[in-house]
Amino acid sequence: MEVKARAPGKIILSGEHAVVHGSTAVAASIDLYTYVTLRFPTPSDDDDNLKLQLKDLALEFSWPIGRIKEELSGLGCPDSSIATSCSIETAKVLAALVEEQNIPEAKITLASGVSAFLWLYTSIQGYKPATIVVTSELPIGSGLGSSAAFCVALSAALLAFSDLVKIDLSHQGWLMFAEDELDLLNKWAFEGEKIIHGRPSGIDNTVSTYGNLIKFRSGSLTRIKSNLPLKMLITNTKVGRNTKALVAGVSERTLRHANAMSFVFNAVDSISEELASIIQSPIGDDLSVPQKEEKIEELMEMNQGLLQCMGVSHASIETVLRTTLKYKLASKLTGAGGGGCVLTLLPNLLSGTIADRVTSDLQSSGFQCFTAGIGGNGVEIYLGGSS
Ligand SMILES: Nc1ncnc2c1ncn2[C@@H]1O[C@H](COP(=O)(O)OP(=O)(O)O)[C@@H](O)[C@H]1O
Ligand SMILES: C[C@@](O)(CCOP(=O)(O)O)CC(=O)O
Ligand SMILES: [Mg+2]
Repeated sequence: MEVKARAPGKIILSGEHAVVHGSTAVAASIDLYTYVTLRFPTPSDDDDNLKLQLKDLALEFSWPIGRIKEELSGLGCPDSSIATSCSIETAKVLAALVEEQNIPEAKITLASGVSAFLWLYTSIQGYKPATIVVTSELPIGSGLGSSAAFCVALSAALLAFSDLVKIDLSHQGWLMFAEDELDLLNKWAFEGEKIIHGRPSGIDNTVSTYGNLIKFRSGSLTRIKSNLPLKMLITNTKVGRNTKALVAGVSERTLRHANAMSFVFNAVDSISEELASIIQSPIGDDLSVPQKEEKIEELMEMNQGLLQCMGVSHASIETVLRTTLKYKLASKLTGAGGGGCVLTLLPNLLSGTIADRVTSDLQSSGFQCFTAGIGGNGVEIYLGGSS
């Protein structure tokens, strides 16, 4: 018995960080995925372990399932039909189970991801031995939502083999969940994100679950339809950072300067609302595509300025901004900042030569550039065989 799930990463067009404090943000899925395969052993395998293989990272973790049960079963019995938060007590037990696996120091940030895995697995599947294999096209810790894609793909694979979802076993190819199933899956993925991020807004798991383009505020989403073909250059500064620490830093600044920061968050809210309305405005209205793009560029620059106010820019991000400005192109960071990825709008009429020149200029500074399809499907599963 085997199921494979894939969940997309995301870009945030406007509103990261401020969305944690109640402002509106706009995000889109991208066609780079995290894949999770779940397989239960057959009796002849004679395997009583829960195994997690992180293929890209060449890491494998394994626990005798009886040991996990021994440690966790005294702490309550989670109900997979209701996404439940991991208690502080349980988090400590999970952290100890992860610590035993001796993750190499250089990869220690993965520990929170492995804890999230243990929480989601035991909450949804209980104490069954299984092998879970993870691969990803997303750079980890770069602002493209790898943590959320991991939690969403994992929740999808786990729920696919539960009584909570109905799956058409005769279906060929990638398969979507029903709307109410997606709602439960998204809630579970959010619980995983909480273990990794500390205080996530929920935007990343939501866009990875439902796909497309969304406007998100205080936990609720509005699907939006873009009438503007958006092309973004994504530049990975390759400067590593950790979302949890950056989100905590913004919260600390908010405690120190509550009044000033509330104006910053309100300004971001207005920027996101305006951005969403431009993207959705009908083709052939008062503004031409280039005029709309100019407005979007200005909003991106304003949002970037406010992200600097929040203290989440970085010297490498500033280098990308200066480089793209030489070509009159606007950029902003995406995700938590502090390094990671930067978005640059590539206007529809931009010549291929300029796009090539800005790309090679960025690459000569050691950055990695790529484009990705924006606004595709959210999480999907594939049953049986390879895909
Ligand atoms: N494929 C994966 N396997 C295991 N853990 C992962 C994977 N992808 C992400 N994670 C977890 O998410 C963390 C990175 O999340 P985060 O700092 O939010 O950055 P981002 O979501 O922008 O990539 C990793 O340190 C790890 O704990
Ligand atoms: C900074 C934030 O707005 C987005 C974080 O995205 P990422 O983990 O850097 O991909 C946090 C959140 O909304 O939960
Ligand atoms: Mg993340």
